[in-house]
Amino acid sequence: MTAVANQKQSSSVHDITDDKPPFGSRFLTDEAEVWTQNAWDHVPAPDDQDEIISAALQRQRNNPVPEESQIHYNNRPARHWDTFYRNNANNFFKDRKWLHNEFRELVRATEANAGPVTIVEVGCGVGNSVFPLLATNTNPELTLHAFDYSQQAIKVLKSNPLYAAPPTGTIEAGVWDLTSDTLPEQVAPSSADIVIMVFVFSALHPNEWTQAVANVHRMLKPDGLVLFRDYGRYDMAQLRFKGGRLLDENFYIRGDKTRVYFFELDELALLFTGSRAEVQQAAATVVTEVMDEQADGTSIPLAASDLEEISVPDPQTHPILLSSPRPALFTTQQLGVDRRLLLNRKRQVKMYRVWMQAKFQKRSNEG
Ligand SMILES: C[S@@+](CC[C@H](N)C(=O)[O-])C[C@H]1O[C@@H](n2cnc3c(N)ncnc32)[C@H](O)[C@@H]1O
Repeated sequence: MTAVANQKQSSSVHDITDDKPPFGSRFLTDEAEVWTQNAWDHVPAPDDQDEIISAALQRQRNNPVPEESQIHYNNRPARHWDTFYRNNANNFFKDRKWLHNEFRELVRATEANAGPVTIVEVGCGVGNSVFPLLATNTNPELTLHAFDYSQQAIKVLKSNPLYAAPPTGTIEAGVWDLTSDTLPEQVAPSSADIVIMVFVFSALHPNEWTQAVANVHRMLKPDGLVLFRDYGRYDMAQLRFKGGRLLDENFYIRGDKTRVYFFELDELALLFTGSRAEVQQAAATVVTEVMDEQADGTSIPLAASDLEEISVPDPQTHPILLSSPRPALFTTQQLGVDRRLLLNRKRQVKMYRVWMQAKFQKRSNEG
Protein backbone atom coordinates (compact mmCIF):
# COMPACT_ATOMS: atom_id res chain seq x y z
CA MET A 1 0.00 0.00 0.00
CA THR A 2 1.38 3.45 -0.87
CA ALA A 3 1.92 6.10 1.75
CA VAL A 4 -0.85 8.13 0.15
CA ALA A 5 -3.18 5.21 0.45
CA ASN A 6 -2.02 4.77 4.03
CA GLN A 7 -2.84 8.34 4.70
CA LYS A 8 -6.23 7.95 3.07
CA GLN A 9 -6.93 5.14 5.44
CA SER A 10 -5.89 7.28 8.37
CA SER A 11 -8.19 9.99 7.07
CA SER A 12 -11.09 7.59 6.93
CA VAL A 13 -10.24 6.73 10.51
CA HIS A 14 -11.40 10.21 11.41
CA ASP A 15 -14.63 9.63 9.56
CA ILE A 16 -15.35 6.61 11.68
CA THR A 17 -14.89 8.57 14.87
CA ASP A 18 -17.05 11.53 13.80
CA ASP A 19 -19.99 12.26 16.10
CA LYS A 20 -19.05 9.47 18.46
CA PRO A 21 -18.75 9.81 22.26
CA PRO A 22 -15.65 11.88 23.20
CA PHE A 23 -12.10 10.83 24.01
CA GLY A 24 -11.98 7.56 25.86
CA SER A 25 -15.53 6.53 26.50
CA ARG A 26 -16.10 3.34 24.49
CA PHE A 27 -14.53 0.42 26.33
CA LEU A 28 -14.16 -3.12 25.13
CA THR A 29 -14.95 -5.46 28.03
CA ASP A 30 -15.64 -8.66 26.21
CA GLU A 31 -13.26 -9.65 23.39
CA ALA A 32 -16.15 -11.53 21.77
CA GLU A 33 -17.81 -8.14 21.16
CA VAL A 34 -14.87 -6.74 19.24
CA TRP A 35 -16.46 -6.86 15.78
CA THR A 36 -19.73 -5.28 16.89
CA GLN A 37 -18.45 -1.70 16.54
CA ASN A 38 -16.15 0.30 14.30
CA ALA A 39 -14.03 1.62 17.17
CA TRP A 40 -13.06 1.01 20.81
CA ASP A 41 -11.12 3.31 23.14
CA HIS A 42 -8.04 2.62 25.25
CA VAL A 43 -7.58 -0.89 23.97
CA PRO A 44 -4.16 -2.19 25.03
CA ALA A 45 -1.92 -3.16 22.14
CA PRO A 46 -1.77 -6.91 21.32
CA ASP A 47 0.62 -9.14 23.29
CA ASP A 48 3.14 -9.26 20.46
CA GLN A 49 3.19 -5.45 20.00
CA ASP A 50 6.78 -5.12 21.30
CA GLU A 51 8.01 -7.51 18.61
CA ILE A 52 5.96 -5.75 15.96
CA ILE A 53 7.50 -2.41 16.98
CA SER A 54 11.08 -3.77 17.09
CA ALA A 55 10.73 -5.38 13.68
CA ALA A 56 9.28 -2.22 12.13
CA LEU A 57 11.98 0.04 13.63
CA GLN A 58 14.72 -2.36 12.57
CA ARG A 59 13.42 -2.44 9.01
CA GLN A 60 13.21 1.36 8.91
CA ARG A 61 16.62 2.00 10.51
CA ASN A 62 18.31 -0.46 8.18
CA ASN A 63 17.31 1.68 5.26
CA PRO A 64 17.00 5.37 6.25
CA VAL A 65 16.62 8.24 3.81
CA PRO A 66 20.13 9.12 2.54
CA GLU A 67 21.47 12.46 3.75
CA GLU A 68 21.46 14.11 0.32
CA SER A 69 17.76 13.33 -0.11
CA GLN A 70 17.00 14.60 3.41
CA ILE A 71 18.18 18.05 2.36
CA HIS A 72 15.82 17.92 -0.59
CA TYR A 73 12.82 16.91 1.54
CA ASN A 74 13.48 19.40 4.33
CA ASN A 75 14.12 22.28 1.98
CA ARG A 76 10.93 24.27 1.29
CA PRO A 77 8.51 21.60 2.55
CA ALA A 78 5.50 23.80 1.71
CA ARG A 79 5.86 22.96 -1.96
CA HIS A 80 5.17 19.30 -1.24
CA TRP A 81 1.94 20.27 0.53
CA ASP A 82 1.12 22.48 -2.46
CA THR A 83 1.47 19.45 -4.70
CA PHE A 84 -0.61 17.42 -2.24
CA TYR A 85 -3.46 19.95 -2.36
CA ARG A 86 -3.18 20.35 -6.14
CA ASN A 87 -3.73 16.59 -6.38
CA ASN A 88 -6.38 16.26 -3.69
CA ALA A 89 -8.04 19.71 -3.41
CA ASN A 90 -10.59 19.33 -0.61
CA ASN A 91 -11.30 15.66 -1.23
CA PHE A 92 -8.76 14.19 1.16
CA PHE A 93 -9.30 15.10 4.80
CA LYS A 94 -12.89 14.88 5.96
CA ASP A 95 -14.44 17.64 8.04
CA ARG A 96 -13.32 17.29 11.62
CA LYS A 97 -16.78 17.38 13.13
CA TRP A 98 -15.51 15.68 16.28
CA LEU A 99 -13.42 18.70 17.26
CA HIS A 100 -16.08 20.37 19.40
CA ASN A 101 -16.83 17.04 21.14
CA GLU A 102 -13.22 16.78 22.27
CA PHE A 103 -12.78 20.46 23.09
CA ARG A 104 -15.89 21.88 24.71
CA GLU A 105 -14.28 25.35 24.72
CA LEU A 106 -15.10 25.48 21.03
CA VAL A 107 -18.78 24.95 21.77
CA ARG A 108 -18.74 27.77 24.32
CA ALA A 109 -16.83 30.08 21.95
CA THR A 110 -19.43 29.64 19.22
CA GLU A 111 -22.50 30.22 21.39
CA ALA A 112 -24.63 33.29 20.63
CA ASN A 113 -23.84 34.99 23.93
CA ALA A 114 -20.11 34.16 24.10
CA GLY A 115 -19.02 37.71 23.23
CA PRO A 116 -15.80 38.56 21.38
CA VAL A 117 -13.67 35.45 20.80
CA THR A 118 -10.65 35.12 18.51
CA ILE A 119 -9.67 31.64 17.34
CA VAL A 120 -6.58 31.01 15.22
CA GLU A 121 -5.98 27.73 13.44
CA VAL A 122 -2.40 27.11 12.34
CA GLY A 123 -1.85 24.56 9.58
CA CYS A 124 -5.52 24.78 8.61
CA GLY A 125 -5.18 22.97 5.27
CA VAL A 126 -8.35 23.49 3.25
CA GLY A 127 -10.46 24.27 6.32
CA ASN A 128 -11.68 20.90 7.57
CA SER A 129 -11.59 22.19 11.14
CA VAL A 130 -12.65 25.83 10.71
CA PHE A 131 -15.63 25.28 8.42
CA PRO A 132 -17.49 22.88 10.75
CA LEU A 133 -16.98 25.50 13.49
CA LEU A 134 -18.20 28.29 11.28
CA ALA A 135 -21.18 26.28 10.05
CA THR A 136 -22.51 25.80 13.59
CA ASN A 137 -21.41 29.17 14.96
CA THR A 138 -24.08 31.47 16.41
CA ASN A 139 -21.65 33.99 17.94
CA PRO A 140 -21.67 37.19 15.86
CA GLU A 141 -18.47 38.28 17.61
CA LEU A 142 -16.44 35.21 16.65
CA THR A 143 -13.32 35.92 14.59
CA LEU A 144 -11.62 32.95 12.96
CA HIS A 145 -8.13 33.21 11.49
CA ALA A 146 -6.88 30.28 9.43
CA PHE A 147 -3.26 29.96 8.32
CA ASP A 148 -1.32 27.46 6.31
CA TYR A 149 2.04 27.70 4.57
CA SER A 150 0.63 26.01 1.49
CA GLN A 151 -0.66 28.67 -0.92
CA GLN A 152 -2.65 25.99 -2.68
CA ALA A 153 -4.42 24.98 0.56
CA ILE A 154 -5.41 28.60 1.22
CA LYS A 155 -6.62 28.98 -2.35
CA VAL A 156 -8.89 25.93 -1.99
CA LEU A 157 -10.07 27.10 1.45
CA LYS A 158 -11.02 30.50 0.07
CA SER A 159 -13.10 28.90 -2.67
CA ASN A 160 -15.45 27.38 -0.05
CA PRO A 161 -18.82 29.19 -0.23
CA LEU A 162 -18.82 29.53 3.58
CA TYR A 163 -15.67 31.65 3.31
CA ALA A 164 -17.34 34.37 1.25
CA ALA A 165 -20.60 34.28 3.21
CA PRO A 166 -20.26 32.89 6.74
CA PRO A 167 -23.68 32.55 8.42
CA THR A 168 -22.38 34.62 11.33
CA GLY A 169 -18.97 35.70 12.64
CA THR A 170 -15.97 36.38 10.43
CA ILE A 171 -13.23 34.29 8.88
CA GLU A 172 -9.95 35.36 7.35
CA ALA A 173 -7.38 33.00 5.90
CA GLY A 174 -3.82 33.63 4.83
CA VAL A 175 -0.49 32.07 3.96
CA TRP A 176 1.84 31.94 6.94
CA ASP A 177 4.62 29.60 8.07
CA LEU A 178 4.25 28.54 11.67
CA THR A 179 8.02 28.29 11.98
CA SER A 180 8.80 31.81 10.75
CA ASP A 181 10.18 34.41 13.13
CA THR A 182 7.28 36.86 12.87
CA LEU A 183 3.56 36.53 13.54
CA PRO A 184 1.11 36.91 10.66
CA GLU A 185 0.20 40.59 10.26
CA GLN A 186 -3.50 39.85 10.89
CA VAL A 187 -2.78 38.54 14.40
CA ALA A 188 -1.43 40.94 17.03
CA PRO A 189 0.63 39.58 19.90
CA SER A 190 -1.52 38.43 22.86
CA SER A 191 -4.74 38.67 20.86
CA ALA A 192 -5.97 35.07 20.44
CA ASP A 193 -8.20 33.27 22.91
CA ILE A 194 -7.66 29.84 21.34
CA VAL A 195 -5.10 28.38 18.93
CA ILE A 196 -6.07 25.13 17.21
CA MET A 197 -3.27 22.76 16.14
CA VAL A 198 -4.70 19.66 14.51
CA PHE A 199 -2.23 17.33 12.80
CA VAL A 200 0.13 20.20 11.96
CA PHE A 201 2.89 19.84 14.53
CA SER A 202 3.76 16.40 13.18
CA ALA A 203 4.58 18.00 9.82
CA LEU A 204 7.43 20.07 11.31
CA HIS A 205 11.09 19.13 11.55
CA PRO A 206 12.15 18.72 15.20
CA ASN A 207 14.48 21.72 14.71
CA GLU A 208 11.37 23.83 14.08
CA TRP A 209 9.39 22.86 17.18
CA THR A 210 10.75 25.55 19.51
CA GLN A 211 10.02 28.43 17.13
CA ALA A 212 6.54 27.12 16.39
CA VAL A 213 5.65 26.87 20.09
CA ALA A 214 7.07 30.37 20.70
CA ASN A 215 4.87 31.79 17.91
CA VAL A 216 1.74 30.14 19.24
CA HIS A 217 2.59 31.41 22.71
CA ARG A 218 3.13 34.91 21.42
CA MET A 219 -0.21 35.18 19.65
CA LEU A 220 -2.23 33.93 22.64
CA LYS A 221 -3.70 36.13 25.37
CA PRO A 222 -2.59 35.29 28.90
CA ASP A 223 -4.64 32.23 29.96
CA GLY A 224 -5.36 31.53 26.26
CA LEU A 225 -5.58 27.89 25.18
CA VAL A 226 -3.83 25.64 22.67
CA LEU A 227 -6.07 22.79 21.52
CA PHE A 228 -3.81 20.08 20.17
CA ARG A 229 -4.28 16.72 18.49
CA ASP A 230 -1.67 14.78 16.54
CA TYR A 231 -0.03 11.43 15.85
CA GLY A 232 1.24 9.36 18.79
CA ARG A 233 4.29 7.09 19.10
CA TYR A 234 3.90 3.70 17.44
CA ASP A 235 0.64 4.54 15.79
CA MET A 236 -0.22 2.07 13.05
CA ALA A 237 0.81 4.63 10.43
CA GLN A 238 4.33 4.74 11.93
CA LEU A 239 4.76 0.99 12.09
CA ARG A 240 3.67 0.57 8.49
CA PHE A 241 6.51 2.65 7.04
CA LYS A 242 8.89 0.51 5.03
CA GLY A 243 12.54 1.22 4.19
CA GLY A 244 13.64 4.50 2.58
CA ARG A 245 11.26 6.62 4.65
CA LEU A 246 13.07 7.32 7.94
CA LEU A 247 14.42 10.90 8.20
CA ASP A 248 15.19 10.95 11.92
CA GLU A 249 13.99 8.94 14.94
CA ASN A 250 10.18 8.75 14.70
CA PHE A 251 10.19 11.17 11.75
CA TYR A 252 9.33 10.01 8.22
CA ILE A 253 8.79 11.14 4.67
CA ARG A 254 5.57 9.87 3.09
CA GLY A 255 5.29 8.78 -0.53
CA ASP A 256 3.94 12.22 -1.42
CA LYS A 257 7.01 13.86 0.22
CA THR A 258 5.11 15.34 3.16
CA ARG A 259 6.77 14.77 6.54
CA VAL A 260 5.31 13.19 9.67
CA TYR A 261 6.54 12.82 13.27
CA PHE A 262 5.01 10.55 15.93
CA PHE A 263 5.01 12.11 19.40
CA GLU A 264 5.46 10.81 22.90
CA LEU A 265 3.76 12.44 25.91
CA ASP A 266 6.88 13.71 27.58
CA GLU A 267 8.02 15.42 24.38
CA LEU A 268 4.87 17.48 24.21
CA ALA A 269 5.06 18.30 27.91
CA LEU A 270 8.71 19.37 27.63
CA LEU A 271 7.99 21.52 24.62
CA PHE A 272 5.01 23.36 26.01
CA THR A 273 5.54 23.33 29.77
CA GLY A 274 9.32 23.07 29.96
CA SER A 275 9.46 20.14 32.32
CA ARG A 276 9.04 16.42 32.43
CA ALA A 277 7.67 16.65 35.93
CA GLU A 278 4.48 18.09 34.51
CA VAL A 279 4.10 14.95 32.45
CA GLN A 280 3.44 12.95 35.56
CA GLN A 281 1.16 15.66 36.82
CA ALA A 282 -0.69 15.78 33.53
CA ALA A 283 -0.83 12.02 33.20
CA ALA A 284 -2.36 11.83 36.64
CA THR A 285 -5.00 14.29 35.48
CA VAL A 286 -5.87 12.13 32.53
CA VAL A 287 -6.15 9.05 34.70
CA THR A 288 -8.45 10.93 37.05
CA GLU A 289 -10.63 12.00 34.17
CA VAL A 290 -10.95 8.45 32.96
CA MET A 291 -11.83 7.25 36.44
CA ASP A 292 -14.43 9.98 36.80
CA GLU A 293 -16.08 8.65 33.74
CA GLN A 294 -16.25 5.26 35.42
CA ALA A 295 -17.84 6.80 38.49
CA ASP A 296 -20.77 8.18 36.55
CA GLY A 297 -21.40 4.88 34.87
CA THR A 298 -20.46 5.84 31.33
CA SER A 299 -17.48 3.51 31.09
CA ILE A 300 -15.83 0.53 32.69
CA PRO A 301 -12.45 0.10 34.42
CA LEU A 302 -9.26 0.46 32.44
CA ALA A 303 -6.69 -2.29 32.66
CA ALA A 304 -4.02 -1.37 35.22
CA SER A 305 -1.37 -1.74 32.53
CA ASP A 306 -3.15 0.88 30.46
CA LEU A 307 -3.05 3.42 33.27
CA GLU A 308 0.61 2.73 33.86
CA GLU A 309 1.27 3.25 30.22
CA ILE A 310 -0.28 6.68 30.43
CA SER A 311 1.57 7.74 33.57
CA VAL A 312 5.12 6.64 32.80
CA PRO A 313 6.93 9.04 30.44
CA ASP A 314 8.67 7.32 27.59
CA PRO A 315 12.45 7.54 27.91
CA GLN A 316 12.84 8.04 24.17
CA THR A 317 12.52 11.78 24.20
CA HIS A 318 13.87 13.54 21.16
CA PRO A 319 17.43 14.71 22.01
CA ILE A 320 16.64 18.20 20.80
CA LEU A 321 14.35 18.66 23.78
CA LEU A 322 17.02 17.66 26.25
CA SER A 323 19.83 19.73 24.77
CA SER A 324 18.95 22.97 26.59
CA PRO A 325 16.54 24.08 29.34
CA ARG A 326 13.01 24.67 28.04
CA PRO A 327 11.01 27.75 29.05
CA ALA A 328 7.83 27.09 31.05
CA LEU A 329 5.45 28.80 28.64
CA PHE A 330 2.27 26.87 29.30
CA THR A 331 0.53 24.83 31.96
CA THR A 332 -1.18 21.58 31.08
CA GLN A 333 -4.96 21.32 31.27
CA GLN A 334 -5.13 18.00 29.47
CA LEU A 335 -2.49 15.69 28.06
CA GLY A 336 -3.37 12.20 27.10
CA VAL A 337 -2.97 9.32 24.74
CA ASP A 338 -6.04 8.42 22.75
CA ARG A 339 -5.66 4.76 21.86
CA ARG A 340 -8.30 3.35 19.64
CA LEU A 341 -8.78 0.01 18.08
CA LEU A 342 -10.44 0.65 14.76
CA LEU A 343 -11.99 -2.17 12.87
CA ASN A 344 -12.53 -2.68 9.22
CA ARG A 345 -15.29 -5.17 9.67
CA LYS A 346 -15.58 -5.96 5.99
CA ARG A 347 -11.90 -6.90 5.67
CA GLN A 348 -11.67 -8.16 9.29
CA VAL A 349 -8.63 -5.91 9.90
CA LYS A 350 -7.72 -4.49 13.32
CA MET A 351 -5.94 -1.13 13.37
CA TYR A 352 -4.27 0.11 16.55
CA ARG A 353 -4.27 3.88 16.37
CA VAL A 354 -2.44 6.20 18.77
CA TRP A 355 -3.11 9.93 18.95
CA MET A 356 -1.95 12.58 21.39
CA GLN A 357 -4.47 15.06 22.63
CA ALA A 358 -3.66 18.10 24.75
CA LYS A 359 -4.88 21.40 26.08
CA PHE A 360 -2.17 23.80 27.13
CA GLN A 361 -2.85 27.14 28.79
CA LYS A 362 -0.58 30.16 28.43
CA ARG A 363 0.71 31.17 31.83
CA SER A 364 -1.08 34.31 32.94
CA ASN A 365 2.12 36.02 34.07
CA GLU A 366 3.55 35.83 30.55
CA GLY A 367 3.12 38.81 28.21
C1 LIG B 1 -2.24 16.86 7.95
S1 LIG B 1 -2.64 18.45 7.37
C2 LIG B 1 -3.89 18.96 8.52
C3 LIG B 1 -4.76 20.05 8.00
C4 LIG B 1 -5.85 20.57 8.95
N1 LIG B 1 -5.31 21.01 10.21
C5 LIG B 1 -6.91 19.52 9.19
O1 LIG B 1 -7.21 19.26 10.32
O2 LIG B 1 -7.44 19.00 8.23
C6 LIG B 1 -1.22 19.39 7.86
C7 LIG B 1 -1.27 20.83 7.37
O3 LIG B 1 -0.24 21.57 8.01
C8 LIG B 1 0.30 22.46 7.07
N2 LIG B 1 1.65 22.84 7.56
C9 LIG B 1 2.72 22.01 7.75
N3 LIG B 1 3.77 22.71 8.20
C10 LIG B 1 3.36 24.01 8.31
C11 LIG B 1 4.00 25.21 8.71
N4 LIG B 1 5.29 25.22 9.07
N5 LIG B 1 3.29 26.35 8.71
C12 LIG B 1 1.98 26.35 8.33
N6 LIG B 1 1.33 25.25 7.92
C13 LIG B 1 2.00 24.08 7.91
C14 LIG B 1 0.31 21.69 5.76
O4 LIG B 1 0.39 22.52 4.63
C15 LIG B 1 -1.02 20.96 5.87
O5 LIG B 1 -2.05 21.73 5.30
